[in-house]
This record gives sequence, C-alpha cells and structure tokens, in this order.
Amino acid sequence: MRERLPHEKGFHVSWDQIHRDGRALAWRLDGKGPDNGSWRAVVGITRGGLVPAMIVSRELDIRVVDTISVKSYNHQAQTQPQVIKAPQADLMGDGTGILVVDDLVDSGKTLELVRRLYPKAHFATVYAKPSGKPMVDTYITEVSQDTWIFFPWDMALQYVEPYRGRD
Ligand SMILES: O=P(O)(O)OC[C@H]1O[C@H](OP(=O)(O)OP(=O)(O)O)[C@H](O)[C@@H]1O
Ligand code: HPA
Ligand SMILES: [Mg+2]
Repeated sequence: MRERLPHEKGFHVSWDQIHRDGRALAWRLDGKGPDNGSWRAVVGITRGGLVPAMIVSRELDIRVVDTISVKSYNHQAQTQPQVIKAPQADLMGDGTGILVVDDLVDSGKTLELVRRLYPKAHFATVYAKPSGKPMVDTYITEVSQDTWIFFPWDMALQYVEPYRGRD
C-alpha cells in the first residue's frame, strides 16, 4: 500500500457522500451572492474542485462555469502551488460575484494563491482542515489536520477479508 504517513487517519468519501455534501454546500451558498443574492459564475479549481463545482452549478442553476488549474501536490507531498491555467480574465475581474469551489482546503496554500488573484471572490470547499480554514468563506465538514481525505475518483471497490480472517 502507498505510504500515508504523516496522516494518522483516513477519511474515505463515497460518490454518494460527495454528492450529498456538494449539495449541502450549494444550498448554503444559495441567495448569498452580491447581486440580489445571485452569483455570476462558478470557477472550479482543477482537478478536485470540478465535481463539487458541477454539483454547485447544477443546484444553483449557474450556467457560466470556468476553471483555474492550481497544482499543489505530487501525491501527498506538498510543493509550491502554481497556476497552470487561468480562467477567462474578463469574466473574473477582481472576483466579485464569483464562486470559487474546491474539494478541500488543507494548508490553505492553494486558496491563498487564488485569493491573491481574485480578492473579492467567495471561496467555498466541501471539506476543510484547521490550518486552511482562515482561507475559506464557506465549507461543510471539518476534519482534523492529521486526516487524509480519500475521494471517490481516487478509489475503487475491492474485496476485504472478513474481520475474523485478518491478521
Ligand atoms: O490547502 P492546500 O494545502 O493547498 O491543499 C488543497 C488542494 O490540494 C489538492 O489539490 P492538488 O494540488 O493535489 O491537485 P488535484 O486537485 O488535481 O488533485 C486539493 O484538491 C486542493 O485543491
Ligand atoms: O487530505 C487530502 N486528500 C486529498 N487531496 C489532498 N490534498 C491536500 N490534502 C488532501
Ligand atoms: Mg485540487
């Protein structure tokens, strides 16, 4: 099995769970945009933010959806975050009315970078760890810093030994 240290715990999220939590995020954001409660666009931070961005944009009927590509990790090793692809500049402005969506905030470095580019945007993630919380405006579930979140797109169903058959 691939090394998971220094993360003590694993939080395994199913497709059903990310769908429910993504919907909960959308409902929390509903009517909170700056223009009579509405949002101009959803911007997903690729790649992990794309599934929640799709769910939020579907729930809130937002048809303008763009992406920003920020690479922060090589597997579980953190590297300096880099913007690989930016969203359409005339859509973004200073970020007013834009919902930036990601799957999670961990150290907060990814959102810190995107916030610097679009300071007036609203930053929303499905999951949050304590170090990154100051960078996020809205999130659904907090997990401890020593938890690694496994998303359904990184997992597969597999056989497990019965409890009494394990070492
Ligand atoms: O708060 P931080 O410590 O910056 O970490 C959070 C970011 O790290 C992961 O993305 P990653 O860079 O691994 O790329 P991916 O979404 O393509 O998997 C995750 O999807 C968040 O975007
Ligand atoms: O806990 C995590 N899970 C998946 N990707 C991540 N990127 C930073 N932290 C995490
Ligand atoms: Mg990501």
